[in-house]
Amino acid sequence: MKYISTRGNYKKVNSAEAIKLGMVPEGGLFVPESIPKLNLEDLKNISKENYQEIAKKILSLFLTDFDSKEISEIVNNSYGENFDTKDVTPLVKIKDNLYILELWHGPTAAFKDMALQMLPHLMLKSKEKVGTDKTTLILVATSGDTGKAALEGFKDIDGIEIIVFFPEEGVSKVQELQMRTTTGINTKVIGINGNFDDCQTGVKNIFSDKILATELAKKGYELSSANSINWGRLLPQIIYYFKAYFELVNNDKIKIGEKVNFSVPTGNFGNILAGYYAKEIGLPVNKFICASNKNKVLSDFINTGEYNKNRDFYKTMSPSMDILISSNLERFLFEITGHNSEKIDNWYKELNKTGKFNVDDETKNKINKIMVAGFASEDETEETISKIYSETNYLLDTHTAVGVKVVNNYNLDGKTIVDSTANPYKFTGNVLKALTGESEKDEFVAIDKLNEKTKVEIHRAVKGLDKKEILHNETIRKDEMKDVVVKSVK
Ligand SMILES: N[C@@H](CCOP(=O)(O)O)C(=O)O
Repeated sequence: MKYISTRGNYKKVNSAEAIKLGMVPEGGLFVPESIPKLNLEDLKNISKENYQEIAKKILSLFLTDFDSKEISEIVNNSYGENFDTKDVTPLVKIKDNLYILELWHGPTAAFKDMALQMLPHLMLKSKEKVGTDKTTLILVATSGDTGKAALEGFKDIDGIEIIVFFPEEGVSKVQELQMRTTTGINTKVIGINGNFDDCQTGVKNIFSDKILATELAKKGYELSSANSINWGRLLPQIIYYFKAYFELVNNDKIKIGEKVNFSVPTGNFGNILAGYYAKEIGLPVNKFICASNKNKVLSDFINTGEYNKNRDFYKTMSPSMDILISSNLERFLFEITGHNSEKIDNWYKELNKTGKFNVDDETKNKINKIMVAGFASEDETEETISKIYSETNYLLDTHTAVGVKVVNNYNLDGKTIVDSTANPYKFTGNVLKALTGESEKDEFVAIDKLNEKTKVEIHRAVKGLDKKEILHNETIRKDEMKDVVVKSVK
């Protein structure tokens, strides 16, 4: 399996090279040249397997330059005691035809662990295969969840250093503390006076700075990414779509082959794209529901065909989705247009120039065949948390609530699985307010109050966080990001 650039501007590479590079140095993203297929018989054969075995099967389809022993080692090192349940991603029924896929049982309480507990292993093996002797400097832009998950995954790993940039005022208190208290001799966490898009654009500009790359190379460094622009971040996210589906089959909720829907709270478009790849491999999916918060650039795009980032940027109670430039949409459009890199190149040039682009009717119709989209306002998100708790006793976080709310806009055939992207204790103040109407200023008092009210166990990632030492307290302007990178290499 070879990987190609969405913009048609780079040579074909194997998966190890794509993962090591993170993104196409000339701009654009790596995608598999073709999507491997599994038929119903293949699905039946793996449906009874555990998470790890399903993971090995999916990885082996895409990492053809890795042998089965290497893949086994990577998977076994990624999903074990670091998850607090043997199921890895439990599926919980909350209503007739409505299921919650809990993706936050890893060390940092967000779905990002599903990939970032694996990416370090993939990265080390990829470096070995490509044969580089350089130190990898991983740059991460985060709106809250990726940052901590990447830090936790890469901390103290030999030959790798990591810098995380986050919007100083744009993440929850818990997310900020999770990052700022990270240990590890190779970690750096920097707050930016700006929003997530500033962080992500800054990182992408650094990646495409050829002069900087040469300077870094002289000092023995090369850059890579732990965001979902890296194929090694997306691939592990395909696995849980299969696992969730098989869970329904194995519990006699559906027959194998029956189609289900997935509702995905969406920001950078990586999670829903992983679902799309699962469908293309052969998972029986009826529709994906792309669920936005008040920053509804994606749901507007899917409904109108116009992507327009020229709009107000809102800080919401679901900060991980506060994004107006969604990186992985580019990969999706590349797939939907049948790998038309010319179209992609033009649309993204247009986006750079004017902040917007329009897709043609054929592309829009193709998107709408597999995807519907809607958004939840702040009030609707709160109401959903409160309603679901009072009706079912299930506690949603502010992102998952967006996914649940948007399901109700549609009357889709079949069962619907909502990706639960984070544990509610990462956003306690808002969750508590949704349940009780009380605005508790102190997040850690709020955590105790929520626990007292609901008896829902506090996630281990959050317990005692307020007692940990702050180890990273630097804040910079967005135009200083490159300086941080230059200074960080000795
Ligand atoms: N929601 C993300 C933003 C970055 O997304 P990624 O999937 O590209 O890493 C976050 O929590 O940081």
